[in-house]
Amino acid sequence: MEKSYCILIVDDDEDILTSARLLLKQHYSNVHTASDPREINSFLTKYQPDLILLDMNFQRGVNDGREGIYWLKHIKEVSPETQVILMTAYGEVEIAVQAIKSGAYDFVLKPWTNEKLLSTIGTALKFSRERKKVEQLEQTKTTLEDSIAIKNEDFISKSPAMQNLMRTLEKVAATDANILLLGENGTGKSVLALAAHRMSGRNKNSFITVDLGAISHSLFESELFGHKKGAFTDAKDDKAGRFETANEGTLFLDEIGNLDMALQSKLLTVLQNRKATRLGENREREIDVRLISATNMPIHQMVNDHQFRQDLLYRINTVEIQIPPLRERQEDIPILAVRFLEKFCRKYHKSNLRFSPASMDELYQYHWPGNIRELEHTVERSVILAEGPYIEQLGLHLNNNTDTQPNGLNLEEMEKHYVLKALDKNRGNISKAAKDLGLTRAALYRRMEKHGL
Ligand SMILES: Nc1ncnc2c1ncn2[C@@H]1O[C@H](COP(=O)(O)OP(=O)(O)OP(=O)(O)O)[C@@H](O)[C@H]1O
Repeated sequence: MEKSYCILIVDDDEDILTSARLLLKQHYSNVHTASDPREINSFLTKYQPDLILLDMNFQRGVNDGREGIYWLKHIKEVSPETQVILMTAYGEVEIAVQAIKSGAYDFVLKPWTNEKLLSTIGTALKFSRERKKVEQLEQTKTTLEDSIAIKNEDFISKSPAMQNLMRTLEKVAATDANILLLGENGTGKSVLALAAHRMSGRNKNSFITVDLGAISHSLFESELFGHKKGAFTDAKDDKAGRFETANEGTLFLDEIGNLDMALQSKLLTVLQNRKATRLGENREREIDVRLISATNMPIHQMVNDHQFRQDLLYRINTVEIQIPPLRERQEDIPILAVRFLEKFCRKYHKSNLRFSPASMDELYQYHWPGNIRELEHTVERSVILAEGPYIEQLGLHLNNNTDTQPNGLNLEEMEKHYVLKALDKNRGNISKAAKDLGLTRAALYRRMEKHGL
């Protein structure tokens, strides 16, 4: 029995409804009937039928098929994925042809033979399944292209703190529990989220990222839940939201602490109902995603300050993992530094570069407000500038005293100085540092990039 399909039969003749239902019930467990076509809408919303078997005429004495065509067009408009098979009487060939042009999959003549009806329904459902697969693949492809920004690096760690953390992550990854990753910027939250997905039973399906810190208020719903063509001015095509694209996979909600209260409520509703509605549509779609969220914000403090909803926090933090900053796991510094050295030597065609003992000391003593990302940029810059076989100096602010004023009035240096100072004051929290500096997060990222921070 094909349990997963849902079929609706619409006919005003109770005998036809009964005989079709009895026949189809033997093959499909989810069969519904309606004697009035005006019920179609509520069925579409409630059950999202894969197929509708639709009569052409409902009013007594009328047999021009216009009603059938009207409802067919309506169904295709509201739910394009639903296949429609029309039931026509002998001699209504012209109407049947018109119906196919209007989007019906096929038609069957009344009275039908059971074999003919079953085989027409069977091929329509197969066609619909294949089409859905293709559509989902196409939409996944577009969304995946956005997610590829996360690098595929193996997670390197040696410190006991990270080894413990990885053991926990491995255990949790195997379940469907939602994970909240907490840690300063650049500690590796995105890398860990991807690692958790890879270690999970969902790893054959998509890993989809949403940067909630970068998504505008107006695009939030369309990005997360999708939209129907024409739902707003720029909605040129139907688009699946990230929740849908991540179906049966993992959805990574990065920077969740940046979500304002209104959007937190919208997200919570979807998580509670496990259903999402595309903008411009009125039917809900089931969602089956494993949620991994991350933030560098003090989320529990934010709950106390009424800036983050406690009920949303409970939804996302079934397991909470705190990633220690790099300065608290110094054992990781040399292996990461060497890995980055090898990577950038390859990239910039420099061979046999090594850290001098003095530069190794620098690496240990520095307090790394930008964590691993900063270490990576520091090593890259040093490789570019290195002239001999050794990296002699990394140019880090070793005494960690960002209050030291830059020499002279060089604007670039002053900018770097204040960026560092803001990062230091806010313990690497980009959002807060950006706020202190009067910049957007994106603008601060650009400046950090420019100064190799
Ligand atoms: N253990 C690791 N091994 C190798 N590379 C790592 C490791 N952890 C992080 N990285 C690298 O460090 C950089 C920062 O990592 P990532 O983007 O995951 O940090 P994050 O905590 O998500 O940062 P943000 O909060 O700014 O988004 C990336 O380039 C990533 O590849």
